[in-house]
Amino acid sequence: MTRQLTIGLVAHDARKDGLVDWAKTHAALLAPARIISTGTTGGRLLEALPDLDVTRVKSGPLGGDQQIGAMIAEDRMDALIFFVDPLSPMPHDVDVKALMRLGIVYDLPMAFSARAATILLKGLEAPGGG
Ligand SMILES: O=C(CO)COP(=O)(O)O
Repeated sequence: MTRQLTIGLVAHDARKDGLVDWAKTHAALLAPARIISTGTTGGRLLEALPDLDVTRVKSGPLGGDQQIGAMIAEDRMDALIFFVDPLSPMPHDVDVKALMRLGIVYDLPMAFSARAATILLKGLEAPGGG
């Protein structure tokens, strides 16, 4: 039996509908994973897909990005899928940058948009991918 993967799923407000649509399309591949989401994103995912194993941390602007960053630093995350809004200023921009930075430091597989997320998810599911 393969180990359960832990995948971070996060979206900025303008990209939440996109993430929910993407998650619905890929629900079968996400179903076996443990999903960690920031507060509002996780709520949206659970509303649309109540059977997913979603653990919610705080909302991004209230520390959720940093909580996920800490999980990366502690080697408790296998991948991060983060639907980023590239067109809006964010009050917690430094947290977003810090999260991405830690992902790079720890060479975590990350995707920031839908098509990249699909490739990443399929890669994780492939033999030896996780
Ligand atoms: O702001 C976020 C990521 O930077 C996401 O937080 P929410 O899912 O709580 O909206």
